[in-house]
Amino acid sequence: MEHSECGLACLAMILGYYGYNTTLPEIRKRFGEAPSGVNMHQLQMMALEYKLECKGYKITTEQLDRMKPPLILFWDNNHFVVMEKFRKYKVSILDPAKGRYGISIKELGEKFSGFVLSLVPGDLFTPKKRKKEFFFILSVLKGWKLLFSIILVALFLQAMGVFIPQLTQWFIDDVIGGQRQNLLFPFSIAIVLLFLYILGFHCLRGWLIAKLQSKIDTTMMTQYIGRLFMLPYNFFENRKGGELVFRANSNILIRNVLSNRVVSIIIDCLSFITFAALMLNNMVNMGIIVITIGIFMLGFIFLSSYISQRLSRQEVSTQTELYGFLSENIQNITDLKLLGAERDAIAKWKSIFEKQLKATEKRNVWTSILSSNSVSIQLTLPLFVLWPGAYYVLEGNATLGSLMGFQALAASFIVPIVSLGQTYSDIVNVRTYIQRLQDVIESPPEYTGEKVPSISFQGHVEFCDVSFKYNKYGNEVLKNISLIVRPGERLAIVGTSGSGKSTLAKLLLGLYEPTEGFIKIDGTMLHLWNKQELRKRISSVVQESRLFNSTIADNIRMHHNDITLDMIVQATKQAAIHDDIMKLPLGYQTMVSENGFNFSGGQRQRLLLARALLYQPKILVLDEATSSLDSTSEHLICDSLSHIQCTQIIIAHRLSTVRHADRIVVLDNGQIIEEGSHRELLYLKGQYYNLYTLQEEKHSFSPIS
Ligand SMILES: Nc1ncnc2c1ncn2[C@@H]1O[C@H](COP(=O)(O)OP(=O)(O)OP(=O)(O)O)[C@@H](O)[C@H]1O
Repeated sequence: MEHSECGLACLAMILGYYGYNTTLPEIRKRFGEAPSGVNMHQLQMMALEYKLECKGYKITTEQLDRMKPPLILFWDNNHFVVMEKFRKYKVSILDPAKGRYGISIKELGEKFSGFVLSLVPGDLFTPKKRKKEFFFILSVLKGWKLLFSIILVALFLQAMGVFIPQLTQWFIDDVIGGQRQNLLFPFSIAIVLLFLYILGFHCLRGWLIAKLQSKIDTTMMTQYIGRLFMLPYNFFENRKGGELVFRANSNILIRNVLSNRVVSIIIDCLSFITFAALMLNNMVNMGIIVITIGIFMLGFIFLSSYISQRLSRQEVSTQTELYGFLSENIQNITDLKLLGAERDAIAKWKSIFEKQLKATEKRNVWTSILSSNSVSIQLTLPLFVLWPGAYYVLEGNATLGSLMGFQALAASFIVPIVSLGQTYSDIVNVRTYIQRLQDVIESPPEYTGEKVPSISFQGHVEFCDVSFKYNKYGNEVLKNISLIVRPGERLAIVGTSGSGKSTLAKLLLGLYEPTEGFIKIDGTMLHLWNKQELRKRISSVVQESRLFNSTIADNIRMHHNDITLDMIVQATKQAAIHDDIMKLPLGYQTMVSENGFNFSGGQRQRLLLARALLYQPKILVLDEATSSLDSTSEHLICDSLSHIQCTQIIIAHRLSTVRHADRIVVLDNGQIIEEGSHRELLYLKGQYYNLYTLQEEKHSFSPIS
């Protein structure tokens, strides 16, 4: 769950409460991503689509107890939570960021921001069952043969658990009781053989589990990474990179639990039944007592899992927050330093870290209470059995050997119960991690059509009455854009900040789909093209383009190993960066640091431009790609671009970059308001003229060339 998605998460919780189980990916798919969050009105509109009846109120904290929960509350003026219960002194809150917790009425008064949304099922509301984590577990546990072998080996080991009590009984009653000293030596040999048997099977089990873990890892990570990179662009806009890496790392925890625990569930259930039957067979009444204690223990563990899950969710949520904070701040270290905010960042990190430590400590204390409880019962139960058992022996209803045998059986019977409890609590803990992987794995991949550009690909672009909103209930960022760019034409797009230029470019690049209207490339609807193949013919440098921590050559070839150095050099010459590279001691093998921090802003832009020119594209989209260049470099690049035969769409604030374009389009508030050549637009004396004269005053260059 992202910071901006608390409203959607609350909606999902309310829907779940009324039996309509859904996930955030499903809600996002239906309504679009909401990077800036949603407001109450938008939440209301969404809820209506699920046939919930909604009413919004502005009320005081005291009035809240007259309303029927669950309710969505506006929280701290920046967040949404669900109020689950309102009791006399305590209120139960479901917070998408922190999980479930209770607060006092006074705290509620401090946090509640006065607006509440009541959502109840309408007549047409229909519940929906949810695909559980269980299916995910099944999908990653693909090594059935391996799993079966592990279970078999575990059964062989378990057999010893049955055999040892029988051996103990026989030894006490027949060897010691029968004074048969001659059996002592064969008995010691049997113990050595038993030791080798257990050792051998344990090693085999360890080896098989390691193999199963690798298999689970491969399946899970292939699913996760395979889907992650195929997700649409807007998925990443809404998430922190560090958080996605943290999710990927949780595979270690998940595979450990799955590989060890899933196998032990089967063994433990079998052991539970076997030992229960053996105990009842040996001493019925005593057996009933021990089985009842065992069932109570299990019940306690299952009931307490509710607390375990809440604590685990809180821990994961704080861990994720910490990861996200760290990775974001390291990435933005320049701004942090320039703003002198290092100490504040450390203080913020410390407060999140302390929150995480507290959450981890709480979960650890709870886990240790549970395990102490199990261990104490496990240790004292055999002694407890001696007490009623002594009556049986003293009254002559049982032999000492059978009591000792029963005691060993009781001790063995408790082991699978403790293990089942541990398995349950591990699976409950790991569910939180699984849900975060599912968020990625279940998100629909970026849609791509079939059509592959042929050699005759021209680069003809057509926007047909295109409108676009970032989310269903947001404002239109582009309105009824109709525009044709002919093959080989150089079209410039200018306009004030926020007028929609970058959005227009991203629509053309297929990063977003138009909300209305359509885009055609070479006469074919954009969505019918195979996106990966099409992007080999459309190159771009957008504002988000970055360099990687790799050599210059690798940064330009970007994982395409078939690209030769000659091809790279040709592109760098066109981008006017070849000479700069040749001045470096390691030339094309020079390492570029993350985000290209060891190069100047202008050099970075030229390297990115070289990357875009490498494939000799048929369409080139440049969004502020030359904004950091000095006028000499800019002139060189403009000259170079004018010799490249392809459709060019150039977005720039600096009008000197675009004045030689074949046509200039002026965008304002998402609409095309002016269109023509530089000269035509100046004579028009409209917005372009205003922008141009403003820049002219700044740089004092002549308005008409
Ligand atoms: N990912 C996004 N989610 C929601 N709204 C967005 C998103 N990206 C941009 N917007 C909004 O869309 C509008 C147009 O933004 P866009 O980046 O296309 O403008 P622009 O003309 O390229 O601006 P600039 O010249 O400053 O780069 C702005 O109001 C902006 O706030």
